[in-house]
Amino acid sequence: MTGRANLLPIVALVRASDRRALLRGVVLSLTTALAGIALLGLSGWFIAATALAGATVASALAFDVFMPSASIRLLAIDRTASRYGERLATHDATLRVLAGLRERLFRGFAQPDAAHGLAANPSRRLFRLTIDIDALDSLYLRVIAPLCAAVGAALAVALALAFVHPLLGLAVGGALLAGGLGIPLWAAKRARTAARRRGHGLEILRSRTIDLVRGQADLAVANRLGAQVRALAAADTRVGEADRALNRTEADTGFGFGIVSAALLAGTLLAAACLAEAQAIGAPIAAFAVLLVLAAFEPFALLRRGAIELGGTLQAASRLGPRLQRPAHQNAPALTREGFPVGLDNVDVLYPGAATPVLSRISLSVRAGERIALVGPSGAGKSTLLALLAGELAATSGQVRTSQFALLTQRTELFRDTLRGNLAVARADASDTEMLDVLAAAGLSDHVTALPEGLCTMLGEGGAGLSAGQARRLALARLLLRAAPLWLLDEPTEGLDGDTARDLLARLHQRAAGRTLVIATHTRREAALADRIIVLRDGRIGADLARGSMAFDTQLKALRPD
Ligand SMILES: Nc1ncnc2c1ncn2[C@@H]1O[C@H](COP(=O)(O)OP(=O)(O)OP(=O)(O)O)[C@@H](O)[C@H]1O
Repeated sequence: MTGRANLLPIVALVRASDRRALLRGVVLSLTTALAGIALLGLSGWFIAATALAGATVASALAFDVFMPSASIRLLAIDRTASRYGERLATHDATLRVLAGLRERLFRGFAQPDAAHGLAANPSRRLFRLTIDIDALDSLYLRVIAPLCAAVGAALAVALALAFVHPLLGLAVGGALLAGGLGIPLWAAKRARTAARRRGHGLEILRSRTIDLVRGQADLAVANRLGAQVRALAAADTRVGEADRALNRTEADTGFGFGIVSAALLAGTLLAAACLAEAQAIGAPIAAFAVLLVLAAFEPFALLRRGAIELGGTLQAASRLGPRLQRPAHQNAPALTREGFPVGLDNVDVLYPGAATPVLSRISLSVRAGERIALVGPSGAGKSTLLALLAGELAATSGQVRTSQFALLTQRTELFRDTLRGNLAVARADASDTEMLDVLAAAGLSDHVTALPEGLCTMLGEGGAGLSAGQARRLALARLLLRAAPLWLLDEPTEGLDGDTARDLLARLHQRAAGRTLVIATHTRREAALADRIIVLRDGRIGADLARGSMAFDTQLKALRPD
């Protein structure tokens, strides 16, 4: 899809948002431009007419000073008021469009495939998203609104001058549109590559900065700190070069506007002089025409920034446009069969870009209340299977059915928020009593009650301020807070010391009564909770072993001891 075609969904989004607000912004921009032009034209006429009227006492007495001077005052007030209103209206409309865009995009990222893509490369993708959304604010504010105002004002000036002389109106209108649109088009073309380079460079600069800050200890130990700083400086240089190229284009554009404006003024001056000499018009009208043209070119100059940024705007559109065209719900879950909260029928999963499926021909039914341990070597597809059941990943073929579930992943996300805020992620309306109850069940209440601020204690980014064991207990408390009949657990006690792990598992076991469990695990202590062990090998079900069988015990013994 081309940049321009990608712009269509963005333009559709702009049009679909509050149209009246958008129109109000355009009308106010046009009013500001027309008031400024009329103010200058009328002032020129007034000064010339007053000078001529002052030539004799009779004409001075007959000359009406009040009306034109009152009109000039009125136009000045109107211009100030409409400029103020225009700023409010256009920015308000832009913020509304961007809010709608953000919402659509974030909803899009909640789709399984998109969420996985984001998780695989979060900082780069999020920076790209921020840069792209920022780039799109230019579309209405610096392209659409000023373009409508400038073209509308040019047509109005051409019409006004056509009353002076039709040829003058036609020539000025043509020259205004050709020069006023030609220069921004030239600028947009020339700035396109640099604008794209700048966006790309910023993205790299920011993600390298994050890598440097996050990984400085490892980089220092590996003696790579200097290399990372140099890589960062190189990215900064590239952004600086792109900035310089854009500034040069902006300066050249300003120069171009100056030249065309001066030429237009000279041409109009000449035409007005000829018409005055032929006595087709008087000096006040000649002054009116010249100053009108001088002011009429100004609104086009406001397109300068929009034109320079157009490359970045089109690039943003080409990346965000296709996302906006996707249907909102691609993977609506299929209904589960009565008494079977999990059902997989002949399911295949292929990661984008992978040659072979990570899961193939998986069929599995789990009865309500049953506890399943998914085991198998690293890379066999256990986490992928859980992600599939959780709807985080779409099946390439086959059918997946899961009832309402709660998921405990290998690395539960904890947020820079209070303990209460972190628990409320599971259930927003949970009371403090319910939260303290699940914290007690997860073995964290002693720690929380010892904290001076209790549930109001702030955690740092990623749950900083808690030990690994405490963070895991908080994740378990969050799981317990959700009244889901199915629990999907991915190595729930991985990385914990034996005592903490056993304590956590005992608590989990106690609270899991009546629930269905699917646990991906490598350890004997976790698999010992299960009624059935499913062995995954190379993305296929290698064995399905029921408790009580010899094979079950053998498999359990083969797992990693505590
Ligand atoms: N987002 C992804 N994109 C591409 N390939 C992936 C992605 N996630 C996992 N894989 C690949 O899929 C295969 C299965 O990975 P998965 O994490 O499901 O294995 P696992 O059995 O849970 O491993 P472990 O026991 O180490 O957690 C691996 O070969 C892995 O490289």
